[in-house]
Amino acid sequence: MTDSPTTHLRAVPDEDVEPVIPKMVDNPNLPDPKVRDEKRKPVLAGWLTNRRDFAATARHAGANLGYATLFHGVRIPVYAARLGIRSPRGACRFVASTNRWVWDREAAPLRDFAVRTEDVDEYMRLAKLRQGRIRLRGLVTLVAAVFGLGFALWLYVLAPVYLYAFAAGGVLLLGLAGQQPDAPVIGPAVLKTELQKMTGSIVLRGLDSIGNAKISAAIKKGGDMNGLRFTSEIVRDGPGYRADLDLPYGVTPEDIIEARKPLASGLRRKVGCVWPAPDPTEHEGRLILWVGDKPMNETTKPAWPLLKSGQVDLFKPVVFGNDQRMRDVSVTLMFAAVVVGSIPRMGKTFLMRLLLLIAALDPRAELHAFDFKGTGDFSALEPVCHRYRAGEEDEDIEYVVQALRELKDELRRRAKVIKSLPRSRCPESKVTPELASDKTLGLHPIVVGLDECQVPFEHEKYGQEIEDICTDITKRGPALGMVGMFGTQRPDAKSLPTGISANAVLRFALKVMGQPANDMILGTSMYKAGYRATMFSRSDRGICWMAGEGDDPRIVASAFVDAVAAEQVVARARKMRDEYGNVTGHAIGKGPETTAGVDILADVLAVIPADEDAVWCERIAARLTGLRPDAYAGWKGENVTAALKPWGIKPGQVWGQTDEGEGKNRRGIKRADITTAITRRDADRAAA
Ligand SMILES: Nc1ncnc2c1ncn2[C@@H]1O[C@H](COP(=O)(O)OP(=O)(O)OP(=O)(O)O)[C@@H](O)[C@H]1O
Repeated sequence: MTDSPTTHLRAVPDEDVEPVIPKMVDNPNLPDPKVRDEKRKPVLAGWLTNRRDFAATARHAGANLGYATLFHGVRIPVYAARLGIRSPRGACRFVASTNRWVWDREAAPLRDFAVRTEDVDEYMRLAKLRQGRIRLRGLVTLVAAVFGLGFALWLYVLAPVYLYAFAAGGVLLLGLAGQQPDAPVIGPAVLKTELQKMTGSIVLRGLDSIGNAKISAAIKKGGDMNGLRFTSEIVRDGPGYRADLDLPYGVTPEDIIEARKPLASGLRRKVGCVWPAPDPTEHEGRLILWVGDKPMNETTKPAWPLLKSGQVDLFKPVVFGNDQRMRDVSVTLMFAAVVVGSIPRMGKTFLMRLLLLIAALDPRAELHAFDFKGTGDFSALEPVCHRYRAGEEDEDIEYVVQALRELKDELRRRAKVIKSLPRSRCPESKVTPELASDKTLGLHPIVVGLDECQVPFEHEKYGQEIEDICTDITKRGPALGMVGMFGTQRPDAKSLPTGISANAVLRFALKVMGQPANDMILGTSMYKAGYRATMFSRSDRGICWMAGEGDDPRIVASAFVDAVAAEQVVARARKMRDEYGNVTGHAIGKGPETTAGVDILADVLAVIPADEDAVWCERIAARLTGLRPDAYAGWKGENVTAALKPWGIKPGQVWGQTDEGEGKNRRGIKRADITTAITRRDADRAAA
């Protein structure tokens, strides 16, 4: 009979197998690595050594002091009246306690005890002591009363005003003594809500509550707890607490980051306060848990350091925001293409404008700002823009296409210039700070910002061309000194073509609604890796995940610079540019090449004869069409308004007569405004 298959699979009898001799793996002679990592604790507390923290602490204390002074200052009459009312009770208390003191009442229980226990010796000793005390205290009281009375009489005779002042002071003091302990006359001006101090057990409670089996098991075991241990004591770090700990074997900081909400619940804090992060200088199991006193969006951000002063070198990192601990966070715009995305109203445009302001503060940089929302969010930048447009009408798109075509040619020219340079000047075939500063080469930084970039990308006629040029700017631009910035409130494949989303270097994700949008902005698998812009709440405006600067993405609260502040920064930037000699294009009233042949100001002036003070816009449009049908065919009144807007010319109500001879008020342009704009433009051009 043949063996059944199971026979072949039968287990080998034990006697056929060599017994397994356990090997010792821990060799007692294994040498020690002799590497010791020592970390010195700072001599002084962090806020004492950091200028900004020190200033913030001093400012906070000063502001509280000032407020308290004002608060109590206005209440002085009320306090005085209340203390006056309480002074009789205070006087009674004073007399009663002086009486107790003079007659040594505090030792009465001891004397009673000696009487009750019939301890004669002790009683005699206490009685003697009392006698001496009463004599001394009585004398002190008598002397004080006599001198007090004498002093009062002396004051009454020589300086009665002082007597009243002393009396008033005495009444107030008696009033203080007469206060009820639960109803003090002078209360605190600043009410402080005490936050719970972070302790080790609170941290462990928080970690235990995230539902990670390894962590919970480790905490249950106690002791060294499967590798779970605090590596240093919990300290104050900026406006919050910091705990450094090793997680149980196999658990990574990402596991904790994913569970921020339950962790916050376990710590009894708002989720915006709780920021777990890995420690890039340590192993993969090290967690830095930073717990802020307030959520990030409620913490007062330091002012943007470049708001009032300072110049930018786009090749170097520039501060643009703060992390959770309110430490500065910088961004390096050169050699990058930038993508900014979020749902509407989260601060995308503000962030793009901030980045454009940074570029404006480098006087070498050429700025192209296009706002397709059309609300003029970038209008503060007009005085420093080489190309600027706000709007999504066909004429706006045509302007942008023309500007982008110029950039396409510029990319080609730059590539040739770089190719022609010797290796010694251009070792890495890319623009260097020195090359950018050499005006003869024309390799200065060019920064192009397109807000709501989905609008031009989806344009029927020019969409593909715009996308191709923008993709080229994203891919080749960084090496050739061109920075493309693309902002969208609809981060999908159509709004943000793959050529751009895949090649962008710097990525800023404000709040988004789902994984696809998150990964479209931050990069593939970022959501899975724990970098989730979905975790932001709607009040986290201006807060984003930033990827591309440093090894790992980080959370940044971008500096808040509103339109008014932006105008001030731009005024400073314009001054720098005037000095450097870089005010070009839109800033001096020049548009892209297509409109170069058409001088709208000159043409409008040509159709308003000197004897007419003002003409209706619709009439100007009709006359322009007659003047140059090829350039102005189909123009209406609003085209005239839009074309003159960049020159600061606004239409006003103008009285005129219709063709039927009826008198009417309609929107029109004054001839004087045109002549003024031409004079200003010519002066600017001459200066440039
Ligand atoms: N860094 C910031 N810090 C605090 N608040 C900010 C910040 N940036 C923007 N905000 C607030 O968020 C609001 C919306 O900003 P913004 O207009 O930039 O949003 P958006 O995402 O561009 O919206 P939309 O997509 O509708 O254009 C602003 O009015 C401003 O008050």
